[in-house]
Amino acid sequence: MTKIPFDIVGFDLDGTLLDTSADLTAAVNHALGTLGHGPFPVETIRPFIGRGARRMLERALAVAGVTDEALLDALQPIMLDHYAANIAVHTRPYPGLIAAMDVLEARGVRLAVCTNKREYLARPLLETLGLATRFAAIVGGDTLGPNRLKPLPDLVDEMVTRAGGGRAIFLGDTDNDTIAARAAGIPSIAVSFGFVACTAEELGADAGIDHYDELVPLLERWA
Ligand SMILES: O=C(O)COP(=O)(O)O
Ligand SMILES: [Mg+2]
Repeated sequence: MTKIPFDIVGFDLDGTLLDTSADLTAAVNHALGTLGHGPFPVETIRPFIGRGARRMLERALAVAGVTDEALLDALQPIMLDHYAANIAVHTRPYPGLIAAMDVLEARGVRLAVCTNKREYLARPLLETLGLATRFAAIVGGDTLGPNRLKPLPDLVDEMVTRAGGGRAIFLGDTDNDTIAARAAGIPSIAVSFGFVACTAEELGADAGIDHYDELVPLLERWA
């Protein structure tokens, strides 16, 4: 059996492990609805996901023609409360993910999550889908306090440490993920099925996959 040359395979959450776009869009629309705006289709909100919930809401508000910091502050908890209460209505793992996780685990690779989604939301979401216990570490946007989000390397470093250290690689769907991985000194793989329409090359990733079936063979080939 070909060896997988990594101790840890880390995953971004939104747009990488799980398609969260419909439930996040519903939460944004709930918040905008209190102002009489929207609802927006998922296609409008999807590219705004990945730089934290606040940034997603800010960009949605901008589309609605609203640029008001105080309003953004007021709407954020309304959006997050709605999201917390409806966190896995439509959210599902991407095709092939569970099978790929099964193989990696069987080969002794530790799995981990590093997301800009707040940990207090990421953890129950992964628990609801029965996945939380499969990760050696789950770190999120509130794990290290404010202003430590990807693309800074801090959360990726924390994920590697909490997952027990060793040689790691990180999968993500945005340049946020590839920049953070590079800054943390580890290689990255871009998934093409996530929330931005960019190639792996455009995202600055070391490689790309179009489906989780490609992950294990890619890791086996890794130099
Ligand atoms: O921005 C978010 O809330 C989540 O983003 P991520 O899981 O893609 O890091
Ligand atoms: Mg993402």
